[in-house]
Amino acid sequence: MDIIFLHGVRARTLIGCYDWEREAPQPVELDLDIGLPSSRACQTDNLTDTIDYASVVNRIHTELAAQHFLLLEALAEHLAQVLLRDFSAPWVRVSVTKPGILPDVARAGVTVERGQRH
Ligand SMILES: Nc1nc2c(c(=O)[nH]1)N=C([C@H](O)[C@@H](O)CO)CN2
Repeated sequence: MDIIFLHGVRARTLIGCYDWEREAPQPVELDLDIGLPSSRACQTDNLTDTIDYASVVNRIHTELAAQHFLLLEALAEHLAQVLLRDFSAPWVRVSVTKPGILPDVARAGVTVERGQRH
C-alpha cells in the first residue's frame, strides 16, 4: 500500500479533561499516515488519482475548529473516521500529541490505527 503522510501538523483546538483546558484552544501536533486506495497516481502523475494532502490539512483545521473533545483518543478517532470516510483512505494512522502538557515530558499523545492495511 502506498501512503501519504503529514507529520508535525501544528494546530490549536479546545481539548482536555479539566476546566482550565476548556477555556482556550491549546496547541496540538498531529502525525497522519494515510493509505492510498490505489497507486494510480504513480503512473498518471495526476493529482486527481491520489489524496491531495493539502486538502487533508485544510479539512483537519476545519475539524479542529469545530469539534471539541475531552480526550486525545476521541479526537484521534474522529480524525481517523473523517479520513476513512471522506477521503476514501483504506487505512490510517493518526497520532495526536500535546506538546509540553506535562512537566519533564516533551509530548504526551495517542496513536490510533483504523482500516485495513494491505
Ligand atoms: N490517555 C489520556 N490521558 C490523559 C488525557 C488524554 O487525552 N488521554 N488528557 C489529560 C488531560 O486533559 C491533560 O491534557 C492534562 O493533564 C490527562 N490524561
